[in-house]
Amino acid sequence: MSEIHTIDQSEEPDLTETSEETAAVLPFPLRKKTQDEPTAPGEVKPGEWEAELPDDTADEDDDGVSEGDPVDPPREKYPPSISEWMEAHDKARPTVLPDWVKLPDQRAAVRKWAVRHYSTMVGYHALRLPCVYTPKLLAYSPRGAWRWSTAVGRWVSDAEGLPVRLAAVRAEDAGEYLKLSRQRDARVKLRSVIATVSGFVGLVAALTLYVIAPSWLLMLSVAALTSVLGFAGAPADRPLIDRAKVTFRRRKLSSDIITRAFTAAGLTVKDQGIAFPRPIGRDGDGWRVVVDLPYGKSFADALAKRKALASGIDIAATQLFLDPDLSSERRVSMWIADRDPLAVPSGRTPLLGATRVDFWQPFPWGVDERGNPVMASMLWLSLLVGAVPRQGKTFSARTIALAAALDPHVRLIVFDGKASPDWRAFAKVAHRIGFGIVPRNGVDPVEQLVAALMELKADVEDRYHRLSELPLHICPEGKLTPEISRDKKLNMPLTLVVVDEVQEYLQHPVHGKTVLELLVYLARVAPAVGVSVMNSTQKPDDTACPSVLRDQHQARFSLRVGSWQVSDVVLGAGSYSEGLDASRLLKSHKGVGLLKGMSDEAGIVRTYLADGRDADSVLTRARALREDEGTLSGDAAGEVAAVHNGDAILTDVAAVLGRKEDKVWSETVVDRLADLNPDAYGEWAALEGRAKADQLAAALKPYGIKTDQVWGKTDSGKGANRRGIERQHIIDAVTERNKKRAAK
Ligand SMILES: Nc1ncnc2c1ncn2[C@@H]1O[C@H](COP(=O)(O)OP(=O)(O)OP(=O)(O)O)[C@@H](O)[C@H]1O
Repeated sequence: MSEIHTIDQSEEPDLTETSEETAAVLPFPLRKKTQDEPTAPGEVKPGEWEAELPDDTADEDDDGVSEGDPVDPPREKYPPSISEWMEAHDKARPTVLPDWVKLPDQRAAVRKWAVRHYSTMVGYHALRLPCVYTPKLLAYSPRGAWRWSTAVGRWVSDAEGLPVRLAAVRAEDAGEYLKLSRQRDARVKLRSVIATVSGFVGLVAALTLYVIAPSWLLMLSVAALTSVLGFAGAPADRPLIDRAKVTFRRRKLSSDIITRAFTAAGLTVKDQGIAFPRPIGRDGDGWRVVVDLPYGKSFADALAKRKALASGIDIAATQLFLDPDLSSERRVSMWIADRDPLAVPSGRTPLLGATRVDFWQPFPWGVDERGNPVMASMLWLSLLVGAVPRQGKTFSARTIALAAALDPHVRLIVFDGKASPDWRAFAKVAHRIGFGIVPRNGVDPVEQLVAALMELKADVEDRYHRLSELPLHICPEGKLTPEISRDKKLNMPLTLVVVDEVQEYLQHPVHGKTVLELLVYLARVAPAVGVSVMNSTQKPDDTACPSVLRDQHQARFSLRVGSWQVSDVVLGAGSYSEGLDASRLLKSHKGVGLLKGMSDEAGIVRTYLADGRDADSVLTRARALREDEGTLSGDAAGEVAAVHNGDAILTDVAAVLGRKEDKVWSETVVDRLADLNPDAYGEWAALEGRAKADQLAAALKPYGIKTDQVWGKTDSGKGANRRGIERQHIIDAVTERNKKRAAK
């Protein structure tokens, strides 16, 4: 990341007073005006110092340069110093060895490319040898034999001399004809002898081979002869051997191609061109090109024309990566991949082979577009993961949680708003775990989440107090350390809170607000004491996942989203102008996303894959590890969290109210309660209409909730006024109760 230094005007040195030592620290060489120099009105007075700027145009008049003179001074006016001269020659000197020979990563890339290229070629031809080339050779060999024997016949009979002899006949030149005939007879005689002897030798060799040679030699000879005849008989327009159609295209890039692309994209004009501050060279599985745009054009302009540039280079847009260069706004660094690197799966997670992980250290999460490993760290931060469905949001978040699971000293709290099978196996290790938002078997998972987050909030506050009270030799900087976090007596383990599909909880009609407040608090305050929050959502918009929560996440990971605006919502405003746009990812880019805020560099991560079976095997190992270390706790250890049964009715009524139902008839609520928990509410549902309402009113009275007349529609569609409850009353009562619990 770059630091932008702003200069405080008030801190500028007072140049009018100083005349000696300060010159050494100023950015420009200073020169004192001599007394005899003419001083124009308003100019610096004699004795003052002025900065001699490198841009000579400021001193045009002084230097005698008049209007209309060329802007660039002629070279001979400013002879280069020896150091300039040497620097220019240093730049111009070609290197003895090309870069790819000297740099280990480029050497490795070339080696990889060569292996891939030649193994593909060999495989291609090896497959075609028996099923394409051999039948073709066999088919063409009779024609080859015919062509060969006619060629021999023409040679023996000196057929090439025939046109000349015929010309002598037509010219009735008897002398010439006799000379040519004699020459032909001599040739034919000699060639006939050679042909007969060769034929005889050939026949004897063939018979000898047939009689005494081992069968492999015979076969080899027949194959060789057939191949030769097959080649001779092959039609000239149809080559016998196909060219290997290698699936990847590797173009040699040249400055002409790049200039063409920039011109076609309208980023420069034909005569202006672009500058190449560095030679085009290989970089991993692609090309690195650095260009300087014409003055006035910026990186943002190039970014906006990315597709046009890709078209100009004649590659897919997914192969083109543009990075800004901090040295100049008009400098653009391009990486042009040989093929779409994001469609290449990064492979299975190395966690499968890991016996344990130290969550204090970065752990492998994936690779970037060039195949370099990307390490993740959840220390001191919260992470937001966003994407459209089925892009790998859960899998990528789960790989992080798996790393946490393999550190037996990390406490895991896992809630999945969708109740999918993806997180079930975490029950083996998770301190608190819950699935979905619908109560089952008398347990409301949303209540569970609220309870877990409250427990955590209390823990976080407690950690702040205790860390500041710990003796200096244990806690020298007032911060959590690996030793403190692993000390079971201190009970401050690193904690990872995972809330997948967080929007389901945030939109809960009753608990949504409480969940939001708790998550905002934890995402903002908890990372500093070792409690990291990882929320993922497929709906990052303000309604489903308000910005007050999103903004608390220091790190963001966006897999494919629908538009650059949504990408900015996940990654943070301004990400698009930095070149980060997750809407450019394709459907085929599963598990691939843009990561921002986890380290100084933002970029692409192709996350490693851990499917359900892999996750299960890692978690089985993680549980065994925790059992050995004695760190299994909470739900995974079978410790039942404090259950608040006293106000079950409040929880249950909250659970049966729909998201958009402001007022619901008491009878309807009782029927729904009976569906939710027939044992507890079955008898209420059996009561007649008015009695049902009375029963509910009596049950809710201790919480200050009254039932009122509520307008609604019966099943037949008619309007009616009956007793009912307002959702807001229930929300207020639940919030009040939660506050009391938290205070306790
Ligand atoms: N790193 C990866 N490499 C290859 N394929 C992956 C990777 N991550 C996920 N996938 C594939 O993408 C599919 C969808 O992944 P996942 O369930 O994580 O998506 P999701 O965004 O959470 O979807 P939903 O929102 O429906 O839960 C997986 O079944 C898997 O086949």
